[in-house]
Amino acid sequence: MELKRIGILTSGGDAPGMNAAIRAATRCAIYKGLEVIGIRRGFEGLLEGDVVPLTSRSVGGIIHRGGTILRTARSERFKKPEGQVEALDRLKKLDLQGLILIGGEGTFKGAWALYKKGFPVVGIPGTIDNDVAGTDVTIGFDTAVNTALEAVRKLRDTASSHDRLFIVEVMGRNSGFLASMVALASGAEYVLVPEIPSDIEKLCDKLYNARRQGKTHSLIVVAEGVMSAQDLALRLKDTAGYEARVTVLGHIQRGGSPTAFDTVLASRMGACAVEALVEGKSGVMTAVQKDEMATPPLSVAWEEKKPLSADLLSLMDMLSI
Ligand SMILES: Nc1ncnc2c1ncn2[C@@H]1O[C@H](COP(=O)(O)OP(=O)(O)OP(=O)(O)O)[C@@H](O)[C@H]1O
Ligand SMILES: O=P(O)(O)OC[C@H]1O[C@](O)(CO)[C@@H](O)[C@@H]1O
Ligand SMILES: [Mg+2]
Repeated sequence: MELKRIGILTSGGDAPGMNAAIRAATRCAIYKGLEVIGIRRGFEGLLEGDVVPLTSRSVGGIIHRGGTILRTARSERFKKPEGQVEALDRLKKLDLQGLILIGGEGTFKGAWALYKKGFPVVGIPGTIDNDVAGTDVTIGFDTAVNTALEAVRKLRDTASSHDRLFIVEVMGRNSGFLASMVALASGAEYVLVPEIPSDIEKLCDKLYNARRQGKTHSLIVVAEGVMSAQDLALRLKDTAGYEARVTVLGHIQRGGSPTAFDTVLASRMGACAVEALVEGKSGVMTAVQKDEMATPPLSVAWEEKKPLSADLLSLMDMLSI
């Protein structure tokens, strides 16, 4: 089937830099003589045929904007085999010969289902969680780290003025990339991540030793998937009588303009996705591996587990004495 018209959609949680990726993919496709259709609200919009033509001009003025102009959704309907057959039918009715999907590992599982049915797909990893194996980094992660860091630095100001203990809850249901990077960058005393069993006794010992060594304030970063900051505060109170102030950063971490890093990453990945489709590749994702672009199979995203950097965690531990 000759490649003439491609679709682009964004799915799962939004991530800063998705718009820059939409822009890059659209313009690269047009440069290569292809027509581009935007599909709104991820797989939900695909099922409904909710589409908009994308042109060089319509993707102007979005390179710096957070969120996604195509909007996004989590679709239960698409997870069912009947939904996937319906989606395939819709892609054919729309006269598309290729689809670029920007999202996390859930979105990639959905893309894989279409690929298995013979439809050409390429995934672009866009999620603040950075939990996609196969790529060193995902679009939106760097911006989310910087957004959370800015907030934690403000908390540090007031924590130090009042000699207080603060607990900051960051996003990450199943992954601690955001939590560990924010903890290292903010100089936190302790980080709790879903990948490592939590040891509240050890945490209390560390806080106790820090006080004995003259520290007057402390910061703990906890990923939401471990426990809520409020529950952690109760555990610390019960275990060692510590009083902590609690902050939940929440969805603020998903918003805002992409950093330069994310904007460049998204531009590279958008163009790479179109090139992959033009070269006849399918069932692959765009990736950065040691700063080189690569196109590993989508299935790497769930068949392999991306490890947290043990070096970064031990560095944080060493520097927080
Ligand atoms: N196993 C699956 N099979 C088919 N489709 C799936 C599967 N898992 C997820 N999807 C589809 O992908 C959508 C997005 O997945 P999910 O909500 O896990 O977000 P994500 O892409 O991982 O992004 P993020 O984690 O950043 O929010 C789901 O709502 C669903 O429609
Ligand atoms: O906005 P929702 O659908 O509640 O999803 C929240 C989840 O999405 C993420 O922000 C990833 O997009 C996770 O870190 C978080 O657990
Ligand atoms: Mg995900």
